Amino acid sequence: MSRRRRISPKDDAIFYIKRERDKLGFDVAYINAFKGNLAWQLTEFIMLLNTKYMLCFNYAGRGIFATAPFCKGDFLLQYRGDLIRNGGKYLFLVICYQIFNTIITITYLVCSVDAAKEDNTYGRLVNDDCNIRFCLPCQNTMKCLNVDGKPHLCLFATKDISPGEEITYDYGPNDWPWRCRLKHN
Ligand SMILES: C[S@@+](CC[C@H](N)C(=O)[O-])C[C@H]1O[C@@H](n2cnc3c(N)ncnc32)[C@H](O)[C@@H]1O
Repeated sequence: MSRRRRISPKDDAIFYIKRERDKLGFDVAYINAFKGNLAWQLTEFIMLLNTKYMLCFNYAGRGIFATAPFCKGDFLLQYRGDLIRNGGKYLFLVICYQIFNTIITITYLVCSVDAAKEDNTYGRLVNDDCNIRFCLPCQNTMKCLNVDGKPHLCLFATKDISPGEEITYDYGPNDWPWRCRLKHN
């Protein structure tokens, strides 16, 4: 039986957080230009100017795919990056749930994880789940784990995943430009 079967998904996540590496069972692949072409970035740029975000021209239409089976509840990947307080792209606002333990946790309460750097980690390349547009259940869920007083964003499976499936999660309720395009097609 594999190691991930013997320990809880949370402990599995902590194992990889502490070793600062991705677990096996994933691969990156180019999908299509829609998931990151220049024209699309320009559309985003106009939108993001309004929201005072910075633009990064480093999208390449990639996505993350399972190369092994995963079970509902399994820890999948960490959205790794720098903890910052100002806006940026490839950025995930941390809502830290475990706020009651330590002062250190509270100082991290309102911050973001900035994954702008191309660092060969997979969590930062996971695309938005468009299923919500079609009222289908979302594939995975991002949770904040507090490890050694710091927040860590970890993706957990909300259903069984087969090899070959794209790993996605719901980016949140914003009207992301690619969702508008799907809605109007
Ligand atoms: C965190 S990156 C995901 C990885 C990105 N696809 C890449 O190749 O670098 C987020 C960006 O990917 C694109 N993206 C994410 N989900 C998408 C989707 N469902 N449809 C189209 N583009 C998507 C958008 O350009 C978004 O700003």
